[in-house]
Amino acid sequence: MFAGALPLAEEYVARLASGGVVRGLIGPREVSRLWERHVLNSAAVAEAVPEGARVVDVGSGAGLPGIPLGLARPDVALTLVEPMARRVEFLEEVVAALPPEGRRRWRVLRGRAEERAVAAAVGEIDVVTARAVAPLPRLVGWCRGLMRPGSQLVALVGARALEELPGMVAELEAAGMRNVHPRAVGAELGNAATTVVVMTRGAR
Ligand SMILES: C[S@@+](CC[C@H](N)C(=O)[O-])C[C@H]1O[C@@H](n2cnc3c(N)ncnc32)[C@H](O)[C@@H]1O
Repeated sequence: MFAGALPLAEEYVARLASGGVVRGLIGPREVSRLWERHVLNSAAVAEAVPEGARVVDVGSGAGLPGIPLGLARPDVALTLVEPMARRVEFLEEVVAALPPEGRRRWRVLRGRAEERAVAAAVGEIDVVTARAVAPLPRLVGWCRGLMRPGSQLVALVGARALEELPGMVAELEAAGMRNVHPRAVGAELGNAATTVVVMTRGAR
């Protein structure tokens, strides 16, 4: 999955298990399942992201799914958006520790997805990713201003949100989204395989 970036992914896991836990960004009980439940589960999103995409990861927290996605996909540019100062500090440290030659495709922005200043700083993007940030209708309301017609939202959601998806489609469409559908990703990742909800911003 990570090919040549595997050592960087391992370094990231080590950071999550040490500083991430000490700073309260990751629960201590998560340490034994960081790879499968967090890092591989996040990297599975890569399959739903087009070649060369400009991606903004909204509510990145400690960097999920944005960091694993960007490590697995050296062709994409990643902007990590997060409002909480200590999470932003952690994300900046992770990015600063990446090899200098690849660092230009990474950005960390402090702010909320729905803020105009954040949309202006993010610029034109192709894909929004988000994991465990908010229920889909709220997430779409926050992220719409970041998306142009044709931009996609790829959301990692829990089993319950997937069950509730059919009942939410009309609301998501009324909010300007099109082609709302679940997509299974990461079949080759065993237990880390997951389902994302994908949708495209319509013309208005
Ligand atoms: C439950 S955490 C999930 C973090 C990470 N995505 C993960 O899967 O581990 C939700 C994150 O969304 C951030 N958040 C909340 N409201 C937000 C908003 N309006 N815009 C961007 N991020 C937001 C929070 O600060 C928090 O870091």
